[in-house]
Amino acid sequence: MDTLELLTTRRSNKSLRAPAPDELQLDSILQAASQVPDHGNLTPWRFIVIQSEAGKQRFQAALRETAITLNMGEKTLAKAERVGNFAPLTIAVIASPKEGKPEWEQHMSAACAAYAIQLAAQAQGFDNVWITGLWVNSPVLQREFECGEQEKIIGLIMIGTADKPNPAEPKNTDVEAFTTHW
Ligand SMILES: Cc1cc2nc3c(=O)[nH]c(=O)nc-3n(C[C@H](O)[C@H](O)[C@H](O)COP(=O)(O)O)c2cc1C
Repeated sequence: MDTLELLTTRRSNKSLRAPAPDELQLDSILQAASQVPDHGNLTPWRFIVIQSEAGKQRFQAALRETAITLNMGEKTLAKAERVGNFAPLTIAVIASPKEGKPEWEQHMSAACAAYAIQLAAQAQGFDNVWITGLWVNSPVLQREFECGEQEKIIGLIMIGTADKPNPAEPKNTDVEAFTTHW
């Protein structure tokens, strides 16, 4: 798939299974994530790659603990189980602002990194979805990811092989609806 086709047809998919990207493919994904625009070269992001059995269990336990300790009820507990089993690979993207440039700019760089992860996964044939939900504000996940005060979990990028072909069509958005030409 050429680059423009990737950019103009990308869609998310929540129906994911193994296999996940292998080590080489994962390395390309993380390389792509680290090439995004970054004012001042501050590297204002960190990634937690969750792919080992132990890692997935730890992730699932943190989601479960979030639902239980915050008293979120049975429905959220069931959701925690689903999210924990969602994909064979999860990359948590943490915005990690440094001194030197406005925080909002650094958050946007981190968001670009998250999107680059999606694109690089898709380019290698892996479907994916960016989720946040209530999980990104979970003190339990923040503790497990060792987030500092300035840091913010901005996304859980779930990656795998499409379980079902993605039914979503390209959007063919009417770009003129939000574009002004000068
Ligand atoms: C910052 C951010 C957070 C998101 N959080 C969620 C989420 O928690 N749950 C969800 O179902 N979709 C979430 N989405 C939306 C999906 O990732 C996806 O973009 C959406 O379902 C539309 O599909 P598309 O990417 O194929 O257009 C989020 C997107 C962004 C950019």
